[in-house]
Amino acid sequence: MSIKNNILVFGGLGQLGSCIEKVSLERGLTTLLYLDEIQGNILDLDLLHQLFQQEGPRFVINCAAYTAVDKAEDDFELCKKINQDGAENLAGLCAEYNATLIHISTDFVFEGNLPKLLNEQDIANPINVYGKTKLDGELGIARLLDTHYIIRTSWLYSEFANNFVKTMRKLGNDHDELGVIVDQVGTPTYAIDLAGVILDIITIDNEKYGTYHYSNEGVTSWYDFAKGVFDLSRIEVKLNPIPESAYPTKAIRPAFSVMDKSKIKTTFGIAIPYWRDSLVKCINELNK
Ligand SMILES: NC(=O)C1=CN([C@@H]2O[C@H](COP(=O)(O)OP(=O)(O)OC[C@H]3O[C@@H](n4cnc5c(N)ncnc54)[C@H](OP(=O)(O)O)[C@@H]3O)[C@@H](O)[C@H]2O)C=CC1
Ligand SMILES: Cc1cn([C@H]2C[C@H](O)[C@@H](COP(=O)(O)OP(=O)(O)O[C@H]3O[C@@H](C)C(=O)[C@@H](O)[C@H]3O)O2)c(=O)[nH]c1=O
Repeated sequence: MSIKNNILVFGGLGQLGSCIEKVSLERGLTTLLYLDEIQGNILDLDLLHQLFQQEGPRFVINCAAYTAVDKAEDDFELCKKINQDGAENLAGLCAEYNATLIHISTDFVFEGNLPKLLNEQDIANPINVYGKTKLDGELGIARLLDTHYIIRTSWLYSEFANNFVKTMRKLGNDHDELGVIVDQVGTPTYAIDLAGVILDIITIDNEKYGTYHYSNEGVTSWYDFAKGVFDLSRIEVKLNPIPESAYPTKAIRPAFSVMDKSKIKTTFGIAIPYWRDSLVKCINELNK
């Protein structure tokens, strides 16, 4: 007889899934089941039915996503399948089996053309394929399931999987000079902090469903973020601030996507670390 897992984590081996596993272990939480793309393919409805029937989850955390922002521009169909259809599949299953869905979304649902803090009521208007499919996933969930939390976050990094911090440390070690964009502004988020908040929401379980913004505190540019990574990692590289026009990419990115976190702080009574304090923790982990 299998032990029932009351929390299913889809995309469980990705960056955020790995952070949830780390924080759960630290908190002594053991009833989570981490599913990879094969055991928990969110596009396979038969498999999902089997899983929900077998495990009877009380909560489902969806960390599964298509996250390659530039590649998505040439890969709309697959990106839409994973970010929209996959999210809708999980919402439908949660409705059928009375589970609560915690789904992760992104600051890239916003156009980000104004220097204004973005709150949950602001109109989303994505400017790239990734952001559009993530927004469509959110809308699908809201249509299919009342018992959902959608958490929009930004610029995730950690000691796990691929992310900007690890890319910068690698590039910094291989190059004498680098250019990083200074006119895209947002807030980095240590995925370990986000993992903690997801577990807090599950533990508090106050049924205040809906959409929430969560990132670390503060504001920075990709350039300043990279500068922080190099300083804290003691990597010597000549770092040049460049305009986005000097670093052409397939996908356009929001110029300003700093989110207002008042709602999540007051609803769940959480304190949010400043981005650079969390970066120090991550660099310490990476240096171990
Ligand atoms: N990374 C970031 O900077 C940000 C991420 N987010 C959101 O946070 C969430 C977590 O992101 P993060 O952990 O960084 O992303 P990762 O890319 O590290 O993890 C996503 C995981 O989803 C898996 N996956 C892909 N397709 C499927 C599928 N059909 N069924 C099941 N699993 C699948 C991937 O597997 P495989 O690798 O094998 O393909 C991967 O392990 C996502 O929703 C993302 O949109 C929001 C803001 C910023
Ligand atoms: C590698 C590199 C990137 N850049 C720029 C490009 C881009 O504008 C910015 C970040 O690049 P990345 O491709 O690492 O990050 P990107 O994949 O765009 O990050 C986004 O991912 C998705 C999943 C999200 O949801 C967003 O919140 C955000 O985190 O840095 C440079 O300027 N110089 C460089 O050498």
